[in-house]
Amino acid sequence: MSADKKNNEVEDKEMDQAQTAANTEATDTESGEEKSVFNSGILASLFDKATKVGAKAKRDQSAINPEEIEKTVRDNMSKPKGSNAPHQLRLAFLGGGSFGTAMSNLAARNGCDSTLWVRNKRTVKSLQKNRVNKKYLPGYTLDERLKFEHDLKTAVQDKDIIFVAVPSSAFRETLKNIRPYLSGQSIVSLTKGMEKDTFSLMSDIIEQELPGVNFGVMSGPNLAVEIMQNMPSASVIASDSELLRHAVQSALHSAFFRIFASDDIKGVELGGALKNIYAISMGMAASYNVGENTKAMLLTRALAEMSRFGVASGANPLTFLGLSGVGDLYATCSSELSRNYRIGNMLGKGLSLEAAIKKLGQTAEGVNTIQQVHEKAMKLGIYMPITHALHAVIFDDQAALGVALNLMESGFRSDVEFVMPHEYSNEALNAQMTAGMPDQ
Ligand SMILES: NC(=O)C1=CN([C@@H]2O[C@H](COP(=O)(O)OP(=O)(O)OC[C@H]3O[C@@H](n4cnc5c(N)ncnc54)[C@H](OP(=O)(O)O)[C@@H]3O)[C@@H](O)[C@H]2O)C=CC1
Ligand SMILES: O=C(CO)COP(=O)(O)O
Repeated sequence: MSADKKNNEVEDKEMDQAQTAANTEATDTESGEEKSVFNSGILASLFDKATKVGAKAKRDQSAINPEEIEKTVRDNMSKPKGSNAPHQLRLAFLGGGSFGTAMSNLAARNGCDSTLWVRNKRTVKSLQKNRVNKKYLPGYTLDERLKFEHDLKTAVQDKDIIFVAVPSSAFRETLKNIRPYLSGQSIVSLTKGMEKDTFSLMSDIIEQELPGVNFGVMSGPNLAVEIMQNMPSASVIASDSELLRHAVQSALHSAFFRIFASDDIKGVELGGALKNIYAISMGMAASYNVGENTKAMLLTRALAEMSRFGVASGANPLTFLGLSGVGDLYATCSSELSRNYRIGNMLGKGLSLEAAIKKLGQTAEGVNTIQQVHEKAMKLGIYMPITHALHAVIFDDQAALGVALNLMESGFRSDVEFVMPHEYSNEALNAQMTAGMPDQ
């Protein structure tokens, strides 16, 4: 027997076994033997089956039907879960924008007791009536189990975890407002930014406003619209509390969403905040129709800046190789779904910053983050040429092309400075850079 034929037979046998296993598990659930989505492996089997069918489909093109598989998975998720389901977890999501809505919907679909708090009473009424967030996620029907609330006390009291998904400019105020109603709830920040003028990250604000409260931050490549479209995605929960990390994983983990864990809170948070700067620069670069080499250079040098800044802030540079670093940088730097990318693109096409922000009509954290990081990097002597260049274009009215060409002339550098350190200190380079002098 030829090696190819033998391989095909083994493959076919494995497929049949996988199919039988999947069928058996599906039957178990249908017959009322309750199993949670996490423990039963039904979804895993379905995906496994899909993959195996996909392999076979190379020989039988008609075998795979992605829509059918997605429907089966979705139907499974909508079934009431058994006693192992995370529906015991009571969750509040603060902020009715696209991300708070997408995450609260995911949790509701997962069987959690999920409540979305929205500040505008009329919006809450509209959400209750239409089950669509018309302003931020038009066209997506929200799960019937998701609750909407306008009263902050009702939203947060008696909950296990409060997820905060308001813009960074409203984060401190929101924590102050919930403080009277806290009695043991954990807090998880979904916000990706820095507070204007104080340079506080959201974890800093939580520690300042709610000392002693158990908390975490969640960040990753999570374009809200793609999550609503059931596109497989992943994120990172970072916390010192193993219990909280696990609770967030159980609450949000699903067939389409995986949550990985980290204990590097600053690193995960900085990944989410800093990548917004480079999404703006990539959007701008795209408006000049730059090539793939240029995009790749921009992305990797952005990563170098991010990890340099991270180390100076007490983060582990390796964290930037994970989902909240490279992952989110890639997603936001390559998609028009990113609001920061869109702002950069509009600026590159000649719109003023005010006009671009107005046209966007949603949160683009990167605009404030550029200012914060530019200032902080200058003060601390952290070499961040892309950030300084972008600041010069957006806030000092310098011509983008000239600034970009200057960047190309900024001397001989080593690639990964954690592998081969630079000859010159970053502090010295930064001083030269900000004084407008070439560093060679
Ligand atoms: N969208 C995404 O794909 C992702 C976003 N994030 C992060 O999540 C955070 C929120 O972003 P996102 O949901 O996209 O923002 P949006 O721009 O979609 O919505 C902002 C929401 O916050 C509300 N809001 C604004 N100010 C306040 C306030 N003072 N008190 C209470 N609510 C307020 C707005 O209410 P109103 O409509 O009444 O103004 C609106 O509901 C940002 O930091 C963002 O970086 C993180 C991951 C993905
Ligand atoms: O953080 C995001 C995706 O991970 C969303 O990016 P924008 O805020 O640029 O839309």
